[in-house]
Amino acid sequence: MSKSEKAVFTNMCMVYDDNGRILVQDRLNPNWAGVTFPGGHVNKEESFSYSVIREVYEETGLTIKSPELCGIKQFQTMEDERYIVLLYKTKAFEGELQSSQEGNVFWVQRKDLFNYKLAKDFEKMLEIFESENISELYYHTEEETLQSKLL
Ligand SMILES: Nc1nc2c([nH]c(=O)n2[C@H]2C[C@H](O)[C@@H](COP(=O)(O)OP(=O)(O)OP(=O)(O)O)O2)c(=O)[nH]1
Repeated sequence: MSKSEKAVFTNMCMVYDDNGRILVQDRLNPNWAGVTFPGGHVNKEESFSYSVIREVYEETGLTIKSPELCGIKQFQTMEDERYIVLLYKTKAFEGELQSSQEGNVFWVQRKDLFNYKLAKDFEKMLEIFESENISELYYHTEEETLQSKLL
């Protein structure tokens, strides 16, 4: 059996501050709409750390520093590629908030997050960002139905 496989690499970042606020994006893409964390695709041969710094800058105008890798989300695409979302967080950033064409970005108090129409999986990714013991959101098919597990 082949030891290589096709994969798509992406990232997401929870930018937060000492005042209990979390930076979110209201995504316009109808395939995966709603309020979520900024992020996007890793470019060919780009470092993973640099890719998340670049994506956060492109989507929020903020330059983040020292993104900490907290875990991954993964599922299999319709084209049978392994879709990997590397999940980072940081509270070190500078610059002016600026939204992009991908969606409006704004700060929300942690306690108010659930008043928004959140994108699918938001809650599970939040759990990974906030937990010491959970580092993977894993999708798999069991008896022909898609199941997800936090590991
Ligand atoms: N398409 C899709 N994206 C997801 C899912 N779950 C999830 O965390 N993501 C994240 C990973 C990336 O941060 C982002 C990819 O979204 P996208 O395909 O619209 O790409 P994008 O425009 O944001 O990326 P880019 O072109 O700026 O690089 O969404 C999902 O189920 N489907």
